[in-house]
Amino acid sequence: MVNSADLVTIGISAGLAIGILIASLVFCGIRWYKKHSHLRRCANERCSTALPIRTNGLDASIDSSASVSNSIAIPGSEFPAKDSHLFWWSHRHDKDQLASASGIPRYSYKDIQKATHNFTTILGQGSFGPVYKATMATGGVVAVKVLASNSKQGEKEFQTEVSLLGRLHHRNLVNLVGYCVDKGQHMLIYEFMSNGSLENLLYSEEGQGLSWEERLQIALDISHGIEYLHEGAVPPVIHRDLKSANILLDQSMRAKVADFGLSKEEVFDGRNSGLKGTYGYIDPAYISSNKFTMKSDIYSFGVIIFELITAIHPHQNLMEFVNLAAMSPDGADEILDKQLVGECKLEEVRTLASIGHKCLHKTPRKRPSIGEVSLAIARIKQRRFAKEHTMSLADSDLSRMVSRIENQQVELFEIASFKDKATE
Ligand SMILES: Nc1ncnc2c1ncn2[C@@H]1O[C@H](COP(=O)(O)OP(=O)(O)OP(=O)(O)O)[C@@H](O)[C@H]1O
Repeated sequence: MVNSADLVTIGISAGLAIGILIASLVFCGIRWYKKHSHLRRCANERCSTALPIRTNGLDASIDSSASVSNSIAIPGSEFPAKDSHLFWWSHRHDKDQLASASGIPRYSYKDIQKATHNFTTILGQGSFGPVYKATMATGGVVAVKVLASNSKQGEKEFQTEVSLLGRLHHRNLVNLVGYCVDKGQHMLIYEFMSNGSLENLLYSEEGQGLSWEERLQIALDISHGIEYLHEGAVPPVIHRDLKSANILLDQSMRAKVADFGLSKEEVFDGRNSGLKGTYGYIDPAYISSNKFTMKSDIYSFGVIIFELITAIHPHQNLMEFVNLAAMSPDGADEILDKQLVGECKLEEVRTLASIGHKCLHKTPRKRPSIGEVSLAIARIKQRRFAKEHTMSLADSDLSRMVSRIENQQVELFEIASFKDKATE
């Protein structure tokens, strides 16, 4: 028989068990609710920061949902591949680092100071300030552009570039992988381009001398980078300062366009003109109209095309050589870089030069669009491939014929020796 004391004990135990069960259900419910509402909030925030980027069928690696998926790929980058900057971001998250509105990770001054061995690894000096090579804690190698602290212009450009670059990624653009605003300093962190600038490769003593194939590929890479800016990005981006110093090359000698989103106050031309861009590359139509359009970028690209053909810097009267070349259909042969003489097909040089001349047309609207330029350069490569293919086909036909004749000769020889034996 169960006495009343036992009943009370059972009642209390059962009550306690039920109470514990209810409490844990309530606790789990609250946790579940909090977690889901946090995820919903994050998703909403991410949606609102992801701008639409039209890819136009271009070979762009941008993902408009990049900040959601954390999977932006920067092909050909020397930056750890799978992860890009967001890999760092996830690793630094616990350190209370902030991502900008565009999802670009932000680093502290201390991080950069360490990565650049206290700013001793200088790569060069640009008009915005020095650029340093940096090895980050994760092992990724990057280039850090420190904006001069006395530059008011730099501050504005900094804001422009961080928000713009967060949305622009392409294999032929030097991608922004981070930034730093700390201790009164502004820094932009880019993927590292180990082969330096096209200007350096074309004109400096240590430049190893680019082959024609490399130059053609570089021209195509640049045009694809600009094509993405002009025709892939929404809204379209005009570079405004295309020049060989702003074309950087990675470890595989693939070219990428740098410094887009940065603008300059004035050009050094002996007077304070208020024009933006770099002397030698500026569209003359822009100088007279003060209107900068995509066709002004096309003009600057035309100048770069002739730099690739001639290895003559625009500051060394390149345009005089270009005008000389324009006088006859084979005029480009006369201005060809000496290093390339006998090392390339003149027909290809002439075709590239004629594309360059079209880009330099004095009437902007008569210049081709960047899409047309890309197609025309790609065709030079396709034609060569088609020719090589037909030649190798012809070669294999010939070798098949030769081996057939050789076989027939062997057979005839055997018949003859058989006959000889029979008559003996
Ligand atoms: N991502 C990078 N990887 C490797 N080197 C770089 C990178 N960015 C810039 N550099 C190097 O740093 C130097 C300065 O570059 P920066 O872009 O600041 O100036 P610039 O383009 O030469 O001149 P300007 O600022 O007048 O356009 C150059 O020698 C350039 O090759």
